[in-house]
Amino acid sequence: MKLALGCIADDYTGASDLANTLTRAGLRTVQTIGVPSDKLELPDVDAVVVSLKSRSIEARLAVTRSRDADKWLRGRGAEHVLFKICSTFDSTDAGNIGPVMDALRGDSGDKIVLVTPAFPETKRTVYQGNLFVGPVPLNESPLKDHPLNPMHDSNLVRVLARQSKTKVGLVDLSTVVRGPEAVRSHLADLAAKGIGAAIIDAVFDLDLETIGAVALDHRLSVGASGIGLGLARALVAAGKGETDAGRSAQAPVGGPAACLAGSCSQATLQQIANAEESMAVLHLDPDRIVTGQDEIKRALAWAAQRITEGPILIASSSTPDQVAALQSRHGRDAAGHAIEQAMADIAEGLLQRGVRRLVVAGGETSGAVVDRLGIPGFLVGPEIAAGVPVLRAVGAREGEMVLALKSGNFGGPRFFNDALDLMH
Ligand SMILES: Nc1ncnc2c1ncn2[C@@H]1O[C@H](COP(=O)(O)OP(=O)(O)O)[C@@H](O)[C@H]1O
Ligand SMILES: O=C(O)[C@@H](O)C(=O)COP(=O)(O)O
Repeated sequence: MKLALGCIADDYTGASDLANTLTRAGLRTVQTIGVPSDKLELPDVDAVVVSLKSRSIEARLAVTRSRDADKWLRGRGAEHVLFKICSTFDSTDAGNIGPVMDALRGDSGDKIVLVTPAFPETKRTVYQGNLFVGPVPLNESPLKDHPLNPMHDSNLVRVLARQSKTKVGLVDLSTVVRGPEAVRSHLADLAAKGIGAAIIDAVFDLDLETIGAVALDHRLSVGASGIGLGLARALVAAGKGETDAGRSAQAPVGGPAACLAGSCSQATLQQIANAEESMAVLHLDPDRIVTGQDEIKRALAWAAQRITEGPILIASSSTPDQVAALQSRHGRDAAGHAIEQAMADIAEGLLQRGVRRLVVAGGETSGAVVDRLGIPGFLVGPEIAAGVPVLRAVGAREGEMVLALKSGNFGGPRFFNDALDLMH
């Protein structure tokens, strides 16, 4: 197996979003959890997305893990590696996008790296280096209230420069629309000035096709699913990939279904409210979780009484005011970590009670759950919503299982029902 494309994703929902995009664009793709062990049997694929949980950890660790993944992918023939970050550029001034980019660029030998979180299908666009989420700049979007990575600056040239050791430049839309040669020549000018990374504007998929074609001249790029789409289209145009990528027949798994929500995004809060109309919903008490009281036992007892009757949803999600209040009582990291681990405990308990169809909302939450369940990888199934596919576990202890790992911000208002409708 010689990979046409290697990818390193900084969280698990982001990885499944990218795996979905690559599959739909025609690359046979598998998502692995961490660097796969030699024991994991991988099908014949064009792309591997190695999922890390490195978005909100110490920068030094994120760098080491990303470099290990890069080495593994290069060892399988990947000439180009995409470092997949969030389409809302989730990070802090300490990292981890800049430090990981710097390290991977050093290893790749590239003079300059293209960076764009644009993903027009989910309304993330970049203009003059500023990231827009729908109609508003990033710093006016709900991401300003993210529990772990609140985003207060929409100018990505500035944001990345604060995290990176290299100088950061801009390739603006007026250059992108003039096509690949114009972008190449602008990049050469930036590189000659010692600029090692360039935020590149993109508003439409066509812009990403230009970017993908140019990115393939290099060994590394950084971005969200949009640049993944551009890279995949360029690779397919060059004769890589299969026309039936993602169409493998899959037998139904059946059995009880459950949803877990740890995301506090506006989209997820709305989706939970809508789910209350059609399934049993338990709202966890975050304070009781963080102070170590028996909230997990209570949740599992509640679930056991209902799980054979139909799908259930268990949520820790709260509004921004409630999140801020909890964090001021217990600290941001301690609160986040305790709730993630509680979700993982609950997921484990649900599997012991027979659940084999599991939806998880929230990137960090999904990471904690998938790690606990010890699932080594996923094949990509049908798309539930932009950026969210049905995933079929490969090599799971429990055997056949389907999951959906939803980025907090993704999915329509009835996402939980939409997911379960496709998870048989
Ligand atoms: N009620 C709550 N108060 C504070 N933090 C919470 C609460 N519920 C969940 N969290 C934490 O908020 C973070 C949400 O991040 P994540 O799961 O990545 O969601 P998203 O995909 O929206 O970014 C996690 O660390 C989670 O444990
Ligand atoms: O690029 C995106 O927006 C997603 O793929 C993603 O990374 C989402 O992260 P979470 O919101 O933390 O799930």
